Amino acid sequence: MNEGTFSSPPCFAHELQQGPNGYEMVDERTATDVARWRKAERERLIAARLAVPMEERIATAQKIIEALDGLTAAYSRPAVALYWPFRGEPDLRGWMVALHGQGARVALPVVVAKGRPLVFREWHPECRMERGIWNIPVPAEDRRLVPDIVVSPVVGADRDGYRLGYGGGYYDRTLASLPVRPMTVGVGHPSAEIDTIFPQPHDIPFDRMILEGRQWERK
Ligand SMILES: Nc1nc2c(c(=O)[nH]1)N(C=O)[C@@H](CNc1ccc(C(=O)N[C@@H](CCC(=O)O)C(=O)O)cc1)CN2
Ligand SMILES: Nc1ncnc2c1ncn2[C@@H]1O[C@H](COP(=O)(O)OP(=O)(O)OP(=O)(O)O)[C@@H](O)[C@H]1O
Repeated sequence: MNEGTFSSPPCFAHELQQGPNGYEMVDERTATDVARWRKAERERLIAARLAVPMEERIATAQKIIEALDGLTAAYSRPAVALYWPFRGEPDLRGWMVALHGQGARVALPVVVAKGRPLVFREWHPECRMERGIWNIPVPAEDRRLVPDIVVSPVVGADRDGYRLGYGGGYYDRTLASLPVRPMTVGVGHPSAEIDTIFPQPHDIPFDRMILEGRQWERK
């Protein structure tokens, strides 16, 4: 046998990753560059959001609520996953109460383990809460539901519907694991709009983004 030659072509299977569109090539260096860029971009975007005065944040949340009202009106008693706001995310808790009052089921995301999909625990206005990951309050009782609509806070959002979050990959993993894809809505301050998140095979685009008055559907 010739030294330095191989009996078969080199195998690139290690560079393949299964994503929502099947197997795709992943270049390790590009993946590392994107991860680094995202880390810096998250820090920049979160700092920009925290610098927004409280009155402006309240006005933003109000506009988001108006848009969400329009979307949920098409559903009869939907199961809606929302979130308990922190780090300058739009506060939609007043709307959660109103939605519950209209007969919708409301749920909050819970991290059960790192690297696992989120679960959604049913929430109601008087429900007992406990502290979850990052001390974010979650319903104490583990009554799970499968959402028809997922409303998720964005750190960044691009015009193709891709969402940048806190870097845990939780929403992508969760959407990939659900048997039926819910309607997905990203919400945030207008400062969250970016040109691209440099989508990777695991990134799942959202159906709609609502950044205050600025709204778009996935292209
Ligand atoms: N209000 C609210 N609740 C939410 C979310 C959210 O975005 N907003 N989540 C949406 O997902 C989940 C929590 N998300 C998390 C995302 C990342 C990490 C985390 O540990 N991040 C690492 C950095 C990861 C990395 O860069 O590799 C860290 O900070 O050390 C924790 C929780 C569930 N609850
Ligand atoms: N379906 C998946 N299966 C396995 N790993 C995944 C999946 N989705 C995301 N990840 C991993 O999670 C990590 C973080 O992903 P990403 O940068 O997209 O997070 P994010 O969307 O900003 O976070 P979050 O959804 O928690 O707010 C990446 O290393 C990615 O490989």
